[in-house]
Amino acid sequence: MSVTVRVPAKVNVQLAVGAARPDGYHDLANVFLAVGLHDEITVTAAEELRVTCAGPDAGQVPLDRTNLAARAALVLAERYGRAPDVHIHIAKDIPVAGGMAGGSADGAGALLGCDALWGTGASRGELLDICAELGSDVPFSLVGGAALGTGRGERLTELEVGGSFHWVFAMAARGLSTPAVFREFDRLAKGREIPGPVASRDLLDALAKGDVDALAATVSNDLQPAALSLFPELADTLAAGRAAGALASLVSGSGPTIAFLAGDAEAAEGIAGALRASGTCRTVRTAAGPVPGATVV
Ligand SMILES: C[C@](O)(CO)[C@H](O)COP(=O)(O)OP(=O)(O)OC[C@H]1O[C@@H](n2ccc(N)nc2=O)[C@H](O)[C@@H]1O
Ligand SMILES: Nc1ncnc2c1ncn2[C@@H]1O[C@H](COP(=O)(O)OP(=O)(O)OP(=O)(O)O)[C@@H](O)[C@H]1O
Repeated sequence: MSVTVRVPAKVNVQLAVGAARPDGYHDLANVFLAVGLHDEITVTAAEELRVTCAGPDAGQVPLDRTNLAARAALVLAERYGRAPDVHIHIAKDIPVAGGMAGGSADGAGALLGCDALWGTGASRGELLDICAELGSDVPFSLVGGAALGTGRGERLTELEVGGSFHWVFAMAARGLSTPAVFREFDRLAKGREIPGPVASRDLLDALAKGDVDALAATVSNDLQPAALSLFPELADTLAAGRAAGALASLVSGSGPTIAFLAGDAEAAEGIAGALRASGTCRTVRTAAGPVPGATVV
């Protein structure tokens, strides 16, 4: 028997970052939006735990027990006192190390898939606790839609969204390590007072109304200067998207994927075409959001 789970990527429409905490994490006001780029995770009963991956970026995905999908199976099996003997196949469409929570999506998908395959009867709250243990972005991959993440980003408040937003994503030729970007944030912040992170009221209103111009005026990412400092060529991609008529442009999460907000689906295709022609990125994709979180298909 197999279970397949579809899990979306995310873009952070606001990422407000506080000072480094004693545990090394940073408090965040993290406004997540799930967008229509998906990984599909299929779990099948097997002789032993095994991970396979297919897709353009598959070569960069670890297939050992460090894979977040494998870790999800191991944590759930441990909790329910059973063997984690499952074959996890990841059909990967979310860019790897792109700041779009690809690994987190696989963790949430494998967790939901194994839970269904094994019939553990775990509550939604229990699954969310395991997600938070796996990584700060993993609970959102399970929940999807739009949500405000506080704490290190794992404590979620779901948000109402009054419409669909159209995005263009420009993927870079290499990845960025999330811890390295947070470290660069700390280095750039040295000697400065870092205020506590707060979600923007105007941005939450823009989401609730489905007002794309108001959203464009309020998106922000405190990690952007750090990502640009480690990857200066991203400035060319940002400029190319702006020149092509994007309403807003920002680094997605810890980068290096750049997210461009478009007025509608047609405008998104136009911006995507101009970005492809610009030669400033590896691949370009369009996607709309919000979309649902991890779903058994
Ligand atoms: C940049 C974002 O993607 C925005 O959504 C997330 O904050 C990162 O979430 P993630 O990849 O699930 O990150 P985790 O696996 O929890 O943490 C990886 C590393 O990122 C840094 N990290 C992450 C989250 C956070 N609130 N503060 C941090 O400083 C820490 O160095 C941590 O060791
Ligand atoms: N299932 C997985 N898919 C992709 N990468 C994984 C997976 N499990 C572990 N990894 C490791 O995690 C690293 C980060 O990959 P990922 O694609 O999750 O980055 P990301 O999208 O930038 O994450 P985030 O946006 O949550 O910070 C990879 O370089 C890889 O070594």
